[in-house]
Amino acid sequence: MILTSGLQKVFCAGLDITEFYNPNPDRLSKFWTTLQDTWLSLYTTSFPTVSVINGHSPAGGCLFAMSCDYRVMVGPNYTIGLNETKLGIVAPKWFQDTMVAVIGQRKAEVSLTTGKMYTTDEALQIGLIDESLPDANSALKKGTQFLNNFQKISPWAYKMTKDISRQPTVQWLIDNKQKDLDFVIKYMQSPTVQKNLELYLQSLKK
Ligand SMILES: CC/C=C\C/C=C\C/C=C\CC/C=C/CC(=O)SCCNC(=O)CCNC(=O)[C@H](O)C(C)(C)COP(=O)(O)OP(=O)(O)OC[C@H]1O[C@@H](n2cnc3c(N)ncnc32)[C@H](O)[C@@H]1OP(=O)(O)O
Repeated sequence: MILTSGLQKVFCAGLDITEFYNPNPDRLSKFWTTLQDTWLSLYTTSFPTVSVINGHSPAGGCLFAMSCDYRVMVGPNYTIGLNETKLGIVAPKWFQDTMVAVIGQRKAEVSLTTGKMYTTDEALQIGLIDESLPDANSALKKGTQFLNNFQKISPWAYKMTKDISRQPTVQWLIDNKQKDLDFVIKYMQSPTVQKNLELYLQSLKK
């Protein structure tokens, strides 16, 4: 399965920030539960997955890219990263753990606390992506080549290996879905977080 975008320069702009701004708790609760379930499905799917990152990929976009088995990104002009601290919010534990699984504890901590958005070259250097390609067609071709490896791998062996590797993060979320949701609902209603989101949304307007 390949995750890519039909847009010209955005792979995924992350979660819709307007869902967090002046939120209705019931709506936010459904929104967040859907995100949790979607992520669990993607991260544990029995299909081999590749993200062909053909545009910018902040926050939730980076999470979805990191949740695939392999990342091919079009360079050099796009950026990727978990930039939540730049919005004055916090990447939840399972976002953070997904990043740790990809780039390791130290690089993830620096990346998360600074909210850094990496260029394609920087992302390749820290291992956030696996390959950089100059255009979308060659990136798609590379992604397809990666998937072809699995024609020779037992689906059972593939899935079991992935489950063992991803189990701690997956199990944490399954065991703590309500706690995670309560955290989001509580902090998203804080006046400080709301002010930060307001300023960030304003900064995006042209
Ligand atoms: C103490 C504890 C504190 C807090 C804890 C609380 C909670 C923790 C729990 C939850 C954390 C929540 C996690 C969220 C993860 C996320 O994904 S947040 C989203 C982060 N996304 C971004 O920062 C992306 C912002 N967008 C951009 O940088 C650019 O738009 C982008 C580079 C993607 C594309 O650039 P460009 O093509 O030039 O597009 P425009 O800038 O023209 O954008 C078009 C319009 O879209 C609006 N917009 C863009 N991105 C978003 C978005 N993610 N959500 C909502 N709206 C967005 C932008 O304002 C433009 O609007 P306009 O057309 O002008 O009205």
